[in-house]
Amino acid sequence: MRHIRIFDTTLRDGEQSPGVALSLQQKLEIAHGLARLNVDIIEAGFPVNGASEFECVSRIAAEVKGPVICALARTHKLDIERAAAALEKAEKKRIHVFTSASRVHLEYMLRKTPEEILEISDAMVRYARQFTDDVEFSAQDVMRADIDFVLRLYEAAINAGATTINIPDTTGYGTPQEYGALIRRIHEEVVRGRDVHISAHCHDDLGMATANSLAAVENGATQIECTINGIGERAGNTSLEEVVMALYVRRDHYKAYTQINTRELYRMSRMVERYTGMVVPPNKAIVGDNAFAHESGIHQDGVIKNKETYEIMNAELVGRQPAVLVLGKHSGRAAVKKALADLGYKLDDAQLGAVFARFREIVERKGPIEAEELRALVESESVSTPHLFRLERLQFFSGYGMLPTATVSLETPKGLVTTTAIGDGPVDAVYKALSEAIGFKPELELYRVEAVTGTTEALGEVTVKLKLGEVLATGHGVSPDIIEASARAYLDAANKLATGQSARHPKSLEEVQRSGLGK
Ligand SMILES: CC(=O)SCCNC(=O)CCNC(=O)[C@H](O)C(C)(C)COP(=O)(O)OP(=O)(O)OC[C@H]1O[C@@H](n2cnc3c(N)ncnc32)[C@H](O)[C@@H]1OP(=O)(O)O
Ligand SMILES: CC(C)C(=O)C(=O)O
Ligand SMILES: [Mg+2]
Repeated sequence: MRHIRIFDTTLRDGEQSPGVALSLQQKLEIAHGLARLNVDIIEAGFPVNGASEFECVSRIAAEVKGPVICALARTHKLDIERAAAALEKAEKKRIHVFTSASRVHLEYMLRKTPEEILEISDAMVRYARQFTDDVEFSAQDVMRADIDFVLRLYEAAINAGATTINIPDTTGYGTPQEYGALIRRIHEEVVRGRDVHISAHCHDDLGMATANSLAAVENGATQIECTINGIGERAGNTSLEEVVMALYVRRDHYKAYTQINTRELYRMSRMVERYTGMVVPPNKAIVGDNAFAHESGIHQDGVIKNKETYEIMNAELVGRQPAVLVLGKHSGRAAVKKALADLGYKLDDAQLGAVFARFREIVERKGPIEAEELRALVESESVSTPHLFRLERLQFFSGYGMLPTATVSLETPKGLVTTTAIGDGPVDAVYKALSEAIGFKPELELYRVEAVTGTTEALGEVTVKLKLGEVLATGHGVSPDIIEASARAYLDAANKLATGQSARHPKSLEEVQRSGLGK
């Protein structure tokens, strides 16, 4: 097994993400987090950029122990001197000197000939070696460069003292086959068994950064440059969590390992997301919200039976909570049954069928629900109470300066009954219409409404107590709409009164209607 060094450049290339500027405190916290993650090298910044960048690199160099601390420098003496000065207090320091390789960079950006670039690179690598014996050399845009020139440039850099040669696909242009083939040629024709690390530095413009970095490993690279969450210039860099977990999960294939403490990955991802303001998409591999979530019924059923059916790694391995089963539109009975069992409910098939029918109705209207909302649902009217009255339709009209009016249609033992009433508010109007439709008039002893999970998107849960003579019944109703939940709660209690399920004096519907009509 080969050791693949993880070179984290979140604080340098990652911070080059348009719009991102990290404070000294944030950079220090990220650097300490990277040390906990156990990365091999932290590229802390580009000191010639200015006083505050210089200060960040020096503080990281002085305070963060463990990884090699690296600073970037152009092929300019001043850049190298600023890098060396900023790294002065580091236990282990690396200067990363870079030039360019492609014709378009040389001709238009640097305005130098290939021969001049060779000469300057040789001189600047030698200069950097005067400050440290750990010097990395890069030539930007190798994938659009002339291959013979690339090989000569890296040969010159090694001869000048570079101990790591980094091969940047600066514009994310290469395919895995092409990038892998280039790394192989550099390995065989330039490094030729010398004690020099080959490093992959890939950008994600075509979404191939991770694939390209792994192709590099297959072809002789022993270092990967990457960032947390894959942030960086334009479409970003290779994502650290992706390459680390790919190397771990497919160690059978790559025959390589990193020394990353994978249980810190999720924490780091959240920290970088918070500080940079670059939101991680839900479907992002390893760290996205959905990376370990299952909503489809078939997947959920498989995962309940054996999670290996749809999971190639444990969420805990990357520092996350165990995989979750999202209760949504695509869920099946297995997931709902499992969620209910986790909540302590054991339902028979008929009860499960009733809960599942209401569950489907709700998730189609409102989207996924949480376990607590499922609990509210199961405790609501649908499950345990025999239904004499079932809500078929509900319409209400209310507003400031308006007369609250409600129309309800109930399925009753006498068939469909539709009634309309006016009330002091929409719930009052609904309750008057309901009592008209059920044929008796209980008193409302208690009315309570709550948002199950405390947000405006939560299911509304209504609890009522209805009293008919001496008999009390409690009802629960749940719905994304609190007026509907109120109607359901009322009917739940009314059904209990009418079917003798209430606390005292079981009565038949006829008795209830005879004794308690109140009209
Ligand atoms: C692919 C990468 O990620 S490369 C790193 C990119 N990162 C950054 O640029 C962030 C930090 N950059 C900075 O703070 C500034 O750009 C500085 C301090 C480096 C330079 O600032 P300025 O002097 O104002 O120059 P400016 O940014 O306008 O232009 C860049 C100059 O560097 C030169 N340059 C670019 N790359 C290199 C290199 N590898 N070696 C030598 N010179 C280089 C350019 O040719 C240009 O020179 P010119 O002004 O003579 O035309
Ligand atoms: C500085 C170099 C290594 C770079 O970031 C790139 O070429 O993408
Ligand atoms: Mg880069």
